[in-house]
Amino acid sequence: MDFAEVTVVRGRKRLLDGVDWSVSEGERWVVLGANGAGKTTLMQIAATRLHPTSGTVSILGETLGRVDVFDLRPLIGLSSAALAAQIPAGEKVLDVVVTAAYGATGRWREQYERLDERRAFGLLHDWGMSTLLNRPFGSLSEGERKRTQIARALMTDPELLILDEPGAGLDLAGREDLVRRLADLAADEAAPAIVLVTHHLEEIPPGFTHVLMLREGQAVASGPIGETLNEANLAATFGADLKLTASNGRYTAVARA
Ligand SMILES: Nc1ncnc2c1ncn2[C@@H]1O[C@H](COP(=O)(O)OP(=O)(O)OP(=O)(O)O)[C@@H](O)[C@H]1O
Repeated sequence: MDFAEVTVVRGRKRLLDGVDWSVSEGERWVVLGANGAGKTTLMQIAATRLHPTSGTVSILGETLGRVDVFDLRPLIGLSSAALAAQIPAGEKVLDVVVTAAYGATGRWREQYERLDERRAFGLLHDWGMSTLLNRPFGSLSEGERKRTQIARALMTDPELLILDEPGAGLDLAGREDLVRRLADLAADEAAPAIVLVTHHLEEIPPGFTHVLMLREGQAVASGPIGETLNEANLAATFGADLKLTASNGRYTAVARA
């Protein structure tokens, strides 16, 4: 995936401002930035849900604007709050995942095969949801919802997986469970390229390889996580003096006293 000079303008505001960014096969990216930095806007473009005002975007070898996005979308798994909000509360967990095979939220009209059902079951099992297959999505805890959404995003066996704030609203144990599962996914060579958006360094799973840091629509820094995630770039990204700690592939940042 290649972004060149990507800009999104709404009214007088530049939601994204000349962003250059490349994600290659096998890479696991974290996108960091304060509220309003443009992370979700960037993910909407990567997921072919939004077109930039200017700049060029190529995703999986196809240039946005010159390709039918409906051909691309099955190759891109997306989990986001906006997508979750479209899932009917009464929809059963298994169906939430199975229907991803059709790029549709809601299973009306769609006939699906046993094969799809088996794949959805396997994914839900992998994500710790096998005892909740028949539960309505609306009755799940936040952690269960997030895991269901990730299983759904993986259903089409995508080449790119975009997780927009998968840790939002999780309690401490739930977050740690998710981080562990995402670390396992990151370590899986067969897994797609992954892009994970977060505000919190504690949510970065071990094994993630790169970081993009955004501020006010601009890329402050991007590159391999070991050298790019440093205190100078954190200060520039969040506008705060933060002390960074890295240990065993996990990160924390707190205000310097
Ligand atoms: N249609 C729009 N018109 C004007 N401004 C918009 C529009 N959509 C988003 N914005 C603004 O663009 C900025 C970037 O939004 P975006 O959701 O991409 O940020 P974010 O980094 O994902 O933020 P958060 O961490 O709070 O989710 C925000 O200030 C938002 O209010």
